[in-house]
Amino acid sequence: MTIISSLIKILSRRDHLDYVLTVIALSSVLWYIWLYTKSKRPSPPLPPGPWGLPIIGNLPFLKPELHTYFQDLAKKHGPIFKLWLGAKLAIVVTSSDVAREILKTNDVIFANHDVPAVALVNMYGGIDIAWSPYGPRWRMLRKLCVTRILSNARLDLSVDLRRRETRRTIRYLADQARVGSPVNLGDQIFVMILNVVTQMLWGATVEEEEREIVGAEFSELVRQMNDLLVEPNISDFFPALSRFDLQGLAKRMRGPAQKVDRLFDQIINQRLGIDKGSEKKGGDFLEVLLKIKDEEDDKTDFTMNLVKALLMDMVLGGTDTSLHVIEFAMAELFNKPDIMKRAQQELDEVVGKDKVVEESHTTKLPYILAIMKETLRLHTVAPLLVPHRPSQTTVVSGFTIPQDSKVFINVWAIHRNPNVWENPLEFDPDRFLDKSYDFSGSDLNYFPFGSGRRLCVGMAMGERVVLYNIATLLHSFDWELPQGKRVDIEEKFGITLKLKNPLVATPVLRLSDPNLYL
Ligand code: HEM
Repeated sequence: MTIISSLIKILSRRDHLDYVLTVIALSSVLWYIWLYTKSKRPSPPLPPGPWGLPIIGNLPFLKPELHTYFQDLAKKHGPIFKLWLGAKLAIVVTSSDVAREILKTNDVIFANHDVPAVALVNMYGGIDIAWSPYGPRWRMLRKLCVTRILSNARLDLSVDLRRRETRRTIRYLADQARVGSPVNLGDQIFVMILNVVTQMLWGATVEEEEREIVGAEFSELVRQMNDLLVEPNISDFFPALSRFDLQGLAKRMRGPAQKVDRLFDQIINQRLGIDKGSEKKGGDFLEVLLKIKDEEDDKTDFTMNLVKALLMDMVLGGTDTSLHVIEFAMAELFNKPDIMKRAQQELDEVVGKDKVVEESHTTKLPYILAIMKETLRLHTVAPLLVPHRPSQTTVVSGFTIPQDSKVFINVWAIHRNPNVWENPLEFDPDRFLDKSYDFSGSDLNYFPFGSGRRLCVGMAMGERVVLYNIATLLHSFDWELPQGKRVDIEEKFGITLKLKNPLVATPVLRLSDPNLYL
């Protein structure tokens, strides 16, 4: 009260009033000068990048093969550059140093994935692992997957489920070999891997005779969903418009998503019936997931939709990746008979020609492992990882990366850096024999499964499935190409990188005992 009354007193005297007004005016001017210089103080700029058009930015100039297009742009604009994809700012990283700053130094900030609008439709609103934001729920799901579903101990329990499907394909290929018929190996590998993955998910649940029908229906639905996921979508470029679904992609996704959901319901009901009614043995992922659901339901809201979203993650994350690695590896070996021979020699020494390959052999096959690593280097099947999304604005390599931008890490191009890899375009498994590179993502010159918090959760399963199946295909057969032909190893960009042309070859039996093909 005394302060206010003395102020009134001061202001009521004319000479003091002039003085006070001058002070206020001066301080205001100084305040504005300070604000102005502060706003002009150079905060780190956005990364450089090619010019774009108003509103649509660089969208009209994108090329379908994004990984090679980005590699070319990096030569001009440097290891970190920007593109405007409509209203969305994309940042593209093409060096291991910058990738390290993002995936190691600032990995918590960059631990979200950028979720495509249509993925919300087939992934139950994005509650699964791949699309969940980094936070307690993602951590809980990840821990459950790593410790209880995709752990080595759990994978050991499902060896027979995987073996059964691989042997079934070998039987079919042996029949073709006996009549000298060429096969579309890509198609065979696709069916084999889809069956291997779905076997592990619910193989002990679905009856033998139903399995083929469920498998065929499922593979068609997976293909439709993958096609929709890679279509350029206005909803992603202008998120404010996503609720209008201008191209109708979300609506189109609803069809296959609902069908898969019904298939899941059918399979889950079958499993619940089995548990109640019979003594039938389980061992598949579905059984574990339902057990976890029972335990976690009260604590963490582990709904049936979450069970289905996790099944979907494993089908979509585990099928295309593994099958394309096997396909690229076989294509490379068809063109390099000396490498194929060396691999077969290793198999003959470790397995012998009088037995079939078992998963347990794969830890003793360093050359086959080197073939897998080299395939993942040269034909990195997730060439741009899954785009990451920073949760806050961050400075990386002297540039500002705004919150919520879409960060592509061009690991495909990093794997072909001539300063790190000698003759980078050459397929040469020998470079991995010294074991200096593994799949853990600790070295940012080689990280085909990603690195940091979002490292692939199915890595152990991917490694087993790929090694076992490459080894089995090479051990069981020699492969003949049509006279004088070489395989055209052209890549096609998509959610996963795949071989552009069909992989056709004729299998020739290698093992003398016909019983080994039964
Ligand atoms: C050779 C086979 C595979 C390769 C090369 C591969 C590669 C990758 C890559 C690069 C990522 C993204 C990493 C990132 O965003 O930084 C990823 C994530 C993921 N992968 Fe794989 N993967 C393979 C097999 C599998 C398998 C077999 C499964 C499941 C059964 C699987 C499930 C997932 C899931 C759920 C994620 C998301 C993880 C998260 O967001 O936390 N992957 N994978």
